[in-house]
Amino acid sequence: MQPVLNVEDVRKVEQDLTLEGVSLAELMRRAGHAVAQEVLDLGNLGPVVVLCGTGNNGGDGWVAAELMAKAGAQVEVMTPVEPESLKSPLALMVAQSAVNAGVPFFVAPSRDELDAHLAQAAVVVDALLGTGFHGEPAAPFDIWIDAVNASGAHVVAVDVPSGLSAQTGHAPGGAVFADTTVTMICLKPGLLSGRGRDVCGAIVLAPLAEQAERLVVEADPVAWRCDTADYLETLREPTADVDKYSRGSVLVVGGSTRFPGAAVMAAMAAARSGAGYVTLVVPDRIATVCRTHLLEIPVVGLPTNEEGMFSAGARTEIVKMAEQRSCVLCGPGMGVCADTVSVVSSLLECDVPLVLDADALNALSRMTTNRLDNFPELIRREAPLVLTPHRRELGRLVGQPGEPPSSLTAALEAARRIVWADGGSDICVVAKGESTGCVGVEIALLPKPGPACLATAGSGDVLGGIMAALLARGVVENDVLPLVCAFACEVHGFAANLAAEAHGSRGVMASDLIGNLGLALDAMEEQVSLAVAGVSPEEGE
Ligand SMILES: NC(=O)C1=CN([C@@H]2O[C@H](COP(=O)(O)OP(=O)(O)OC[C@H]3O[C@@H](n4cnc5c(N)ncnc54)[C@H](O)[C@@H]3O)[C@@H](O)[C@H]2O)[C@@H](O)CC1
Ligand SMILES: Nc1ncnc2c1ncn2[C@@H]1O[C@H](COP(=O)(O)OP(=O)(O)O)[C@@H](O)[C@H]1O
Ligand SMILES: [K+]
Repeated sequence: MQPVLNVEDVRKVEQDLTLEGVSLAELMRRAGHAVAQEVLDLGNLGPVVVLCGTGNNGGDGWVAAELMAKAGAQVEVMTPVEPESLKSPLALMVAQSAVNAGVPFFVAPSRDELDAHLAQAAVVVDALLGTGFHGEPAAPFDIWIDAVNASGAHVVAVDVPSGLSAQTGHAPGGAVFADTTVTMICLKPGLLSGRGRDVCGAIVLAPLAEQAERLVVEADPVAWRCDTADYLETLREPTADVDKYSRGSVLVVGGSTRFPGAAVMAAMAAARSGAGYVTLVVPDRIATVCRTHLLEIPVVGLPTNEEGMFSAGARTEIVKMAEQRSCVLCGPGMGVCADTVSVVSSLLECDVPLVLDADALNALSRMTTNRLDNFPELIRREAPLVLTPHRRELGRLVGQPGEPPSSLTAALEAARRIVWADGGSDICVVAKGESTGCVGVEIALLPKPGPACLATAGSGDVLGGIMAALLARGVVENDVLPLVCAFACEVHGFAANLAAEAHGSRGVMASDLIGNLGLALDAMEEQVSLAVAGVSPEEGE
């Protein structure tokens, strides 16, 4: 697992490092060295153009330029201001050192001049804006960013691609598209979320100091990015000594006359994810249509109200069935009305692992007038509880109905409000989005995000089914619950990649994921075993 720190905490680590005897100047030297090494490792270089901004990110660039020049590379620096007028004392010092060492530089080039230099470049080092960047890139950096992206050169970004917020992952004015980002000290959330997923390229971590790892952990990471090997704990010993019930029985509660398909897909996804016995319970008015789609899965129809959702009469029977299952998933396509709200509140009182998705979450919002974090007793229970809100659902749960969390870290914070209000229970909030955080009481995990084709109606229903099947396999302790949820997200993403191979990167529909879930599970398990054994997936082929 790799710790991810908020940018303000990275600054704190930087200060802590100075207290432990590693000066800022030394950190900058090492940062520049890491970047230079990355470029030199590309081998057989043509000209390298280093674009330096006016802050310490630019300072890293000047250091790298001097080191590369000393190693024999043909290097030149582009700077918006004369090196001697840099305001950051550190950047000033390293820029002067590079100039004294004879590194050629060009001040305030026009777009045409810049384009001409970049056209000759084999590699561009982007040291314009780092963690000190906020807002939109102002002139001339907006123009320089365009020029880099138009150049076709191989781009190595220093710490963060310029224009991208290392904190939020937003890049409202455009950002450099890097092939590689050499990031200092630790991962930052903006690199892993929002536009960061598109523009960072391969992320190379430069810890800069041997104390960094300890200090980063002490600085209380906002989340941890999962490595494949971490999922070892979620794997089950393969055994033939099973029956359909011991493989896990799942009850899916959902559907309405408006949305029968969501519940059908969730049930199929649970079955394809290894649950031995799945039952679907829906309002009786849609039971027949559900049965025509489900050969293996029994469909139980319960009384329907005038709105085409479960009526009050369904509640007792649902609870009776729930108590006999190893996991219950409630919400897909269910609709929200007084009757379905009462179904959700009764299921919360059942002593069975429970996944609440979609309209079950909207029911929770309704029960708590959008402030679930003020009603922790509602979700305090013995058995595990997983909530799988997308950002809008999450906003509705924590008092921001019209204003969903706008970044990964905002989503993690919202999820934490729920989890921490609850306190000690087995709870995990899976805050879904283009990057997803699985937030438990002790830890927030970031599974590797799936492809963008997951952004399609119904893909959340499929994820709900996977979650339920994995929880149904048996006891999941509090401390591994977020890991199991993260594993479910990666299986979901893996299945989406397989579906994209068959249907194209834009053609995937949620139902296409389902048939790939079994293969995705097998492949993920194999990758975990290989990673634990220290074999890369390519070597394993
Ligand atoms: N975190 C660390 O431990 C280390 C950080 N270092 C480097 O220092 C960087 C941070 O340095 P700084 O805090 O000086 O910040 P930056 O160099 O990232 O940016 C600050 C400069 O950019 C300008 N700026 C900010 N927003 C702008 C916008 N929208 N348009 C145009 N200009 C804008 C500011 O006026 C200032 O001149 C890191 O990204 C990293 O590259 C390394 O030198 C060494 C270690
Ligand atoms: N751009 C994206 N890249 C990767 N995964 C995404 C992206 N957008 C959404 N997802 C994932 O797709 C799923 C969508 O779930 P959800 O919004 O609940 O869909 P629905 O309600 O239509 O079923 C989530 O698992 C989410 O993390
Ligand atoms: K940069």
